[in-house]
Amino acid sequence: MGYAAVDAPAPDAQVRSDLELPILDLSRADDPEQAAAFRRDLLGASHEVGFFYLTGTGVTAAETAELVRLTEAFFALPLADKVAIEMVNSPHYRGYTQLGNETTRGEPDWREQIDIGPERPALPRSEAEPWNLLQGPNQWPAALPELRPVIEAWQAKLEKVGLRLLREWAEALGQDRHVFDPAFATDPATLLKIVRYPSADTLETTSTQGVGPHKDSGFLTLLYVPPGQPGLQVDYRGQWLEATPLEGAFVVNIGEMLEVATNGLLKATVHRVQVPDPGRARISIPYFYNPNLSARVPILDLPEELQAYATGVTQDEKNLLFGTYGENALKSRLRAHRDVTERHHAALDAQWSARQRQGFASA
Ligand SMILES: O=C(O)CCC(=O)C(=O)O
Ligand SMILES: [Fe+2]
Repeated sequence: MGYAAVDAPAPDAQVRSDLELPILDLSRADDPEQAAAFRRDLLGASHEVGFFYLTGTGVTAAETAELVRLTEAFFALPLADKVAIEMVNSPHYRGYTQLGNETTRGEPDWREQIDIGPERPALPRSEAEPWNLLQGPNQWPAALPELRPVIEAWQAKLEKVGLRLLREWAEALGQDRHVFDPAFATDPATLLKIVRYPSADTLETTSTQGVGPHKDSGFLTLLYVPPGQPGLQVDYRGQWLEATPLEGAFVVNIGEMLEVATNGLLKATVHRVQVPDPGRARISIPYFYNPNLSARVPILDLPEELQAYATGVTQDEKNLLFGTYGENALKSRLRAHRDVTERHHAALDAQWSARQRQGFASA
């Protein structure tokens, strides 16, 4: 969900499909004989590329197929049913975004989507904690009532997978297994999107930007994409690596909070999605496992043998990383959804821009 304006591979960077992301099987963590090896593999994969495939999550093919079916059904609705829940109506950045209405690095993203968080009432507005505005009710499509229970079940399942993975990471990093738990214990600000990228021949643009190069702003992302729908590319040493979807697997990537927590040992990797080829619209379902809005990231005291790899957080002046999750998320939301920001949060946006210009980071 973070749409950070970041340095990315050069415009003419090579796209490689000959290298594959590592595949990790989470069920190995349940087997006392294999758990330590799993954690070593996890650390290796997340330090080297910052992206990997995850199998063995317990999410079934039937659950996935049902969510994919409903996602397709939502996007097939008449535009009027979709814009009835447009995000611009929500000060909490929830609801439907039309094609081209989200921006990354100031350019439109050629995708449509719904943003859905945990269903909670709006928080009182606070000057000290302006990110409270990110909590509030969702907008559900009246024309597709079956969507809500299926999404809520998906969120509940992936929340468990996210926590499990964070605990394995904690242990792999020589920490107490539960070091990250407090940040997620009350009201984690998770976010789910259902997304559709129309194919190039249906767009009135020659842009290839499905979503522009960015990092995700939370701890980790669990992304489902149906097999046969390429387009996601991952920055690997200045080239773009194709993250081709794999049957039965999630694509997992590291967000900015894990980069901050590990002083850069784990890197939030830049990625983008290309507009699909003619005739091949693509859908995707990213789930962002984010902590409580007011949680401060615990900065880990890493064991000596890992410290050498913890080379510092990337503080790009166009994309500062903040140590309070809500602040880091608000930065991304203000920037990516300009229509919502201008309608509901113009004053905050002006303050924010001044602050960003001064390069002031609380991280
Ligand atoms: O659609 C995808 O494959 C990835 C989307 C993404 O990176 C995001 O929404 O943050
Ligand atoms: Fe992303």
